[in-house]
Amino acid sequence: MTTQPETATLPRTAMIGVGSMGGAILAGLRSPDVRIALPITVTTNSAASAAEFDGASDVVAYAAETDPAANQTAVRDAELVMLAVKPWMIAGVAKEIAAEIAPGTIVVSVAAGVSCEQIEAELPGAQVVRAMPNTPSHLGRGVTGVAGGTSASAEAVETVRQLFETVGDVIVVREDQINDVAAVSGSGPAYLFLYVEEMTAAALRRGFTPEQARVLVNGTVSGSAELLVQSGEEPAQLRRNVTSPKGTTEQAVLVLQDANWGELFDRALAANVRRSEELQRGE
Ligand SMILES: NC(=O)C1=CN([C@@H]2O[C@H](COP(=O)(O)OP(=O)(O)OC[C@H]3O[C@@H](n4cnc5c(N)ncnc54)[C@H](OP(=O)(O)O)[C@@H]3O)[C@@H](O)[C@H]2O)C=CC1
Ligand SMILES: O=C(O)[C@@H]1CCC=N1
Repeated sequence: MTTQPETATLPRTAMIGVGSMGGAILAGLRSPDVRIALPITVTTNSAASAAEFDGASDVVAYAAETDPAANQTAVRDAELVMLAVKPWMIAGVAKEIAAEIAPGTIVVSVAAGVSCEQIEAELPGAQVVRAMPNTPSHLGRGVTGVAGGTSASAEAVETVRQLFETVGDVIVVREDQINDVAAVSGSGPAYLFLYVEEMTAAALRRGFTPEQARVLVNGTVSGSAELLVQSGEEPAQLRRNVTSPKGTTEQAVLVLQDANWGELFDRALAANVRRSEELQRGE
């Protein structure tokens, strides 16, 4: 996590939706190290989800299912509004809050496949920015791509960059790159978890108990990720360090490389981007 400079107090923020992704960002924003105007107002659909914030001094939660004005109430007087509901709900929520959005308010959407232009059409006067984060944001270890729409000033993009820096690394990109950010890092944790699932299943088939397989596989993934970060070495070098000539790893790596991972990853990322494009067309 990046420590913010003394001057960077984040503006009064409202979050519409605090599920897997919004909840991860909120967890980061609630860290004691983060300087943000309080309270953070949030909305959920269910009263049960909102009740998880009962007693919190830094977050006020409203539930849309029991309070039809929840979203309007939450965004009132907010300088930054984050939309973190499902893509097909973004336009409806934007329409719902439009009357409460003062000119110049920064509206940041984390939704896949919803363009700034589509949101700007519902919220004239707002400064619309897209962000594509990922769930390790929960631990302050996220990666986020940020892109401003034509309505957003450089200062607005900078504010959003600072907000996401509180939960990990940020790159500022063009909006036409956001689908690719989603394909690489937004969805990226799922690919890694799929690897963990498959490797665990393979370890079980080789006779380990579930607990043994968990220790072996989870420890290997987390230890290797930390080694990648801390050593500063290229991944190819770290792989070579494990792969003794004429040794055992070499044989497994040959089998894996035979499956043509380059082509497989190209196809997977292309499918991801295609789905973002379908979402943008409302499909
Ligand atoms: N999950 C991920 O890894 C990533 C997701 N995204 C994007 O984030 C967005 C949210 O996805 P995700 O977090 O996975 O979805 P979730 O289903 O986990 O969360 C959705 C949230 O929206 C709330 N909600 C539903 N309806 C309303 C409403 N009418 N008013 C206010 N809040 C409502 C839900 O409340 P309740 O809990 O009561 O149902 C919940 O808090 C999507 O647009 C997705 O594209 C982007 C990058 C990564
Ligand atoms: O699967 C999805 O649509 C979202 C966007 C990126 C990660 N999760």
